[in-house]
Amino acid sequence: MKLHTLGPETTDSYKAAMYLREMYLDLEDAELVLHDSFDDIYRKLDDEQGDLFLVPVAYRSAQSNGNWADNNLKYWDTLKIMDVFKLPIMPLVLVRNPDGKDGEAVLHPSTKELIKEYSLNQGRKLHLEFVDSKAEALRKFESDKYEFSIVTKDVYQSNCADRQDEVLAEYEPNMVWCLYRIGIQQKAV
Ligand SMILES: O=C(O)C(=O)C[C@]1(C(=O)O)C=C[C@@H](O)C=C1
Repeated sequence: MKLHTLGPETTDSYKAAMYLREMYLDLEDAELVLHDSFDDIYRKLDDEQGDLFLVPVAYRSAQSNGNWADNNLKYWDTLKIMDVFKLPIMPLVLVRNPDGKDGEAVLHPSTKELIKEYSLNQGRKLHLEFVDSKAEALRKFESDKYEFSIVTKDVYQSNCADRQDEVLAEYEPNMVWCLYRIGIQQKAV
């Protein structure tokens, strides 16, 4: 059986999938399929019938207005909720590169409220560029074209030890995760 979620292996989604495999003995042998975006999984539901799909309720698309709440209704007859559970995401950090392009921020759309809070407190107007995962946000931030990003603390520390960024804030949110079984779409009459 396949279990679809967001990759690469540094994402919270990957970590949540590993947690699930430990929790459910019958998922131990599930084949994990990591996608570049959740949008990719939603787009290919027809090809994924019978498989499992793990997504955080915080999901928001970087490519459209898609989000977990809307998609849960939109795909009501295809996506069957098998389980919901809580599992904290890995601590996040808001980082600032003083040499980056003034006011440019690259981040996952699920974390936008955190940077909005910072920009309001600082009275600064920022330009937000959204990407499909925090892993991608870090890759782009490392190019030095951005002043801000919100990334996973551990991944940042192991990849960016020799950078001169400022760490402006740290966050430790909890998260609700939703496990779906992908069913056969009933055609509306
Ligand atoms: O980027 C990741 O690491 C993810 O697993 C995605 C995701 C999300 O889609 O909401 C998961 C939890 C966090 O809220 C931010 C990003």
